[in-house]
This record gives sequence, structure tokens and C-alpha cells, in this order.
Amino acid sequence: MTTFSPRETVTELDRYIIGQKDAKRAVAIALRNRWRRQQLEGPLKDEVTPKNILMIGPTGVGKTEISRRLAKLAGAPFMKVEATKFTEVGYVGRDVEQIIRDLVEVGIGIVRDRKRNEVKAKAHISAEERVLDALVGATASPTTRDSFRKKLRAGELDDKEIEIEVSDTSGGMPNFEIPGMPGGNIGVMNISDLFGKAMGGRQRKVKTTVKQSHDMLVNDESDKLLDMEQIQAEALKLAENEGIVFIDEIDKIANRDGGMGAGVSREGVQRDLLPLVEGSTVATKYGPVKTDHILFIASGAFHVSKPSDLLPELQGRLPIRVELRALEKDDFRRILTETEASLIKQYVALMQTEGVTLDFTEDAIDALAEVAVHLNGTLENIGARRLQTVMERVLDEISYEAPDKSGSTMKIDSDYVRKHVGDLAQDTDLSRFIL
Ligand SMILES: Nc1ncnc2c1ncn2[C@@H]1O[C@H](COP(=O)(O)OP(=O)(O)OP(=O)(O)O)[C@@H](O)[C@H]1O
Repeated sequence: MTTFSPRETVTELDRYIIGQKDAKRAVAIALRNRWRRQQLEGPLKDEVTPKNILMIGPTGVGKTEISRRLAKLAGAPFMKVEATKFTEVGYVGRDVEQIIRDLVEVGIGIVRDRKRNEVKAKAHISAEERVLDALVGATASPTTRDSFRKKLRAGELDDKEIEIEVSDTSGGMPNFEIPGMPGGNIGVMNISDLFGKAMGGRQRKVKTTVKQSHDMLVNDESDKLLDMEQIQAEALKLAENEGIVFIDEIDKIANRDGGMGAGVSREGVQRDLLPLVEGSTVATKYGPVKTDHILFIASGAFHVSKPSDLLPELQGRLPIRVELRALEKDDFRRILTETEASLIKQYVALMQTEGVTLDFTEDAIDALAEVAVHLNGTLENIGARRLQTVMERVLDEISYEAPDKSGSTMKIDSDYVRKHVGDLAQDTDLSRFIL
């Protein structure tokens, strides 16, 4: 669990997201509260539940990005769902539990990666022994082995062909659903998960070079050192205590509509979500998960409906309200230039791989921001996402021709921007399709 203070968290988030101070503060406090709860002892620890957050703001202004970055920073499993997905025809109440099952899967991935790193050093040693076995045989004298080891480490044997045996992960057995399990669709069970160990797993022989065998053997050896049961147990805990679920478009299910039409009623979806947010136990194929301490961040534009249109119980479970504001020209400028891995940095790096240097002038950045604001005003306000389409259009020609222009420097100034998107942006009918 991360020990970041709220201030440190905000500073970290500032590297990726421009503005939106209130939302950053709110998530930073929520993260710190988790750490605070972990410091408590005894029954009080279970009583403290997260103060879930409702983010209110137009599309493309950083709601998801803030939450996703927070999760990454904290090493926490993160899952995003659209609330409207559950109003579609064919969904039934218990389907919302799939969110938690998916969250656990994300947790498994995180824990497995951590563990793989922990055992990497050991796996390297074992992998080397196996290459030596393949090269000189398991019975060779220690002197022979050592002399080959030296050559191996010096890379002298890289191209030599060897035959090794690795576990067959291609999974010869089918996945299947177990019908009639309590909780409906508990998730897909994999027969090899159940019986793989008992049957000792399958091995397959591979002919390869010493060099190429390395990664295969290290992975094979790491997986042997991993204890899947322990990983699953830790992933369940991680999801329970540190999981973050982001529910987008909550405003679209906010009307109390009484269930018209063919889809599931919007109020019905709120009722289905409520047990998750209030705290319940969800069955997963790895075991039960309590949702009491999972942090829920709900988000929506609330142009038509208001947070007070949500069911009272749900309103009560989303006590922290933060507003995110629409982005303006200066925000776009900063998003283009100041954020880590900003679009400008990305394009510069991509073109550099072709030997082309991109030189954006200050007034080009101004022009890009202006065009984005103009298009958001005339077409539809899609927030910072607009920068993607604008940048792509501006750089289309260079991107196409880059391989022929290796060694050159391309200057992009405001004239260049205007020439490539400015005129187009004035034609609303045309730009609706292109930008
Ligand atoms: N304030 C910001 N600073 C930097 N980048 C931003 C900002 N706002 C949005 N972006 C970028 O725009 C894209 C869309 O943002 P995001 O996914 O956070 O939108 P959102 O507010 O969650 O909207 P929606 O509810 O429609 O998903 C992301 O790639 C994100 O990096």
C-alpha cells in the first residue's frame, strides 16, 4: 500500500493531468484514508468504509484519467465500466457482479507481475543450469560445466542450437462454464487450472538457439517458483482493500423512470449497483470478495439529470462531490506541452525513429489550442480528446512522408497548422467528418 501523503499524490497527478485541483484533492484524500484505515487495529478497522466520490463534469476533461493514474500510482486494481451498459437488453441484475470479478482478474495480473519480479533472480540461475544441461548433459564433470558456463556468459554460445523441454501453456483443454453454480455465472473455469497440477502439467520439446531459449526458460522457471494459490489469495485481498471501480455515465441512469422500453430500467440498474457500493460479498472463481472497502468513483456530466435524481441510498454512498471544469485554450496549451508523454512529445519521439526532427514553434502550439477550442465550440465539446484528431490531421502528411525525409528538420509553425487544419475547421460540415 502506498504511503503517499495527499499533497504528494496531487503532485504526482499534476505530472499527467492539467488543472482539476478539486478532483485531484478528493482522490488523494481517499487514497490516504485507505492507508489510515490500515493503521487502525481491531473492530474499528472494519467499520471505516471509503467515502466514495462523484465526479461531475463534461466529457474529456480528465475524470477517468485522474482515477486511472491514481490507481497506477497506488498499484491498485482498477476497473472502468459504463453504467449504461447495464441498461442494455439481455442484462440481468447479477451481471453487475462481473465488475468485481474483472477487478479480481486485474488484481491477479498485478500480483503475478510483482511475484515474477521477485523470483526473477532465482529463475535466471535455474535457467542457466538448464541451458548447461542441454549443452553438456547433466552428468558432465564440474570442470566442463564451468568452462561452458564461462562461454555461455560471454555470449559465445548464443547461436548454438539446443533442445529444451518447457511446460506447454498452449492449454490443450477447453474452458467451460459450470452450470447451476450459485451466483449464476461465476466465471469461466479452466479445467487445466483444476487438474493441471495433479497431472504434473504437460511438457513440450523445443529446438531453439541458446540465445532464444533464455526468455523461455526464465519464464518457465519463474512460473514454477510462483505459488498460484498464494497469488490468488493476495489478489483477492488486493481487490478488497485497494480496488478502485470507476462507474462512468452514472448521470444517464439517474432518472427515476419506472422502467419503460425494452431495456432494463435505469432505476433498476441503480438498485443492482447499490449492494456493491454499500458492501456485499461477490463470488468469484478464486473465492468470495467483500466489496465494503472498494473505492467507487462515479462520474457523469449531469447536463440533464442531477445528482439528486439518483436513488437516495446511492446519493448517500457517494458523499464526496467534485466538479471538473470544461477545458479552455490555456489548458489545451498546457496539455500539449507540459504533461508527461504529451501528444507533442509522443509525435516528436515517433518521428525521431525515422530520423525526422519535429520543431514546434510557440505560435504553433497556440494555433493548435485555438483550433481545438473552435471545434469543440462549433461541433461538439469532446474536451481534450479533440487534440488527438487535430494533431493527427496536422501531422498526417509528415507522418506519411517521414521515411523519405530522414535527416531533415520539419518546422511546424502557426501557418503550417492553419494550412493543415485551420481552413478545414472553418467548414463545419466537412470538419464534422474529419476532425
Ligand atoms: N485535464 C487534463 N489534463 C491532461 N489530459 C487530459 C485532461 N483532460 C483530459 N485529458 C486527456 O483526454 C483524454 C480523455 O480524458 P478522460 O478519459 O479522463 O475523460 P473523462 O473526463 O473521463 O470523460 P468521459 O466521461 O467521457 O470518459 C485522455 O486521453 C486524457 O489524457
